Amino acid sequence: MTDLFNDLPAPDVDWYPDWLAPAPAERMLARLIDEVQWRQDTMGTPAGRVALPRLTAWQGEPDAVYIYSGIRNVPEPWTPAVAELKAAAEATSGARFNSVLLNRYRSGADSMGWHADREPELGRQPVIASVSLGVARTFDLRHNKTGVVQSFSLKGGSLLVMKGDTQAEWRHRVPKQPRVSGERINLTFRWVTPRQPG
Ligand SMILES: O=C(O)CCC(=O)C(=O)O
Ligand SMILES: [Fe+2]
Repeated sequence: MTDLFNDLPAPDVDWYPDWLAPAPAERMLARLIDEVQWRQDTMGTPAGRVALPRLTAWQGEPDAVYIYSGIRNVPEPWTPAVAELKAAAEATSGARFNSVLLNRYRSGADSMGWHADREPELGRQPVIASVSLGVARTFDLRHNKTGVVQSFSLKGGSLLVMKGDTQAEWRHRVPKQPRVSGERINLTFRWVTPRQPG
């Protein structure tokens, strides 16, 4: 989207900084740490396989299969706290979700590099609801064509809904912040088009 008056590009997002009150957000963080089966995944690099700088989990409907780096990922079933957040994110965004990627940043040393969520199974203009719990971390969105960066402080209890051309026209990241010691969990709820068998 382009603003008529300053013609700086702006991402198509809805921002709810105080989506959850502090006490429920704290309880939700503790429940997720406890109930989710957190995994230490690796990624292939020219130098071999290296650990991702964060823990991850993938939950959703059994048919929400995600092909990632040639691997067919079947989600784990919804756990109770995640299912509650999914229902709340659907109510606020007006969209439906059949899967969620969970990322657990153990400290400011954990991070996620520049990327867009534009796998074919997400469709052309995906609605992605991003729920944050725990310490605030910087979230940068960078416009592909102009390099314009818009930064958010994704604090605990906030919801950022990305939609429209946000994935097509922007990349995003969670940079390392060495002075941050606390933990953060982020959930990105998505709709994955179920694959036809074969
Ligand atoms: O942790 C975040 O805020 C971003 C997570 C993200 O970009 C993703 O799961 O694709
Ligand atoms: Fe992402």
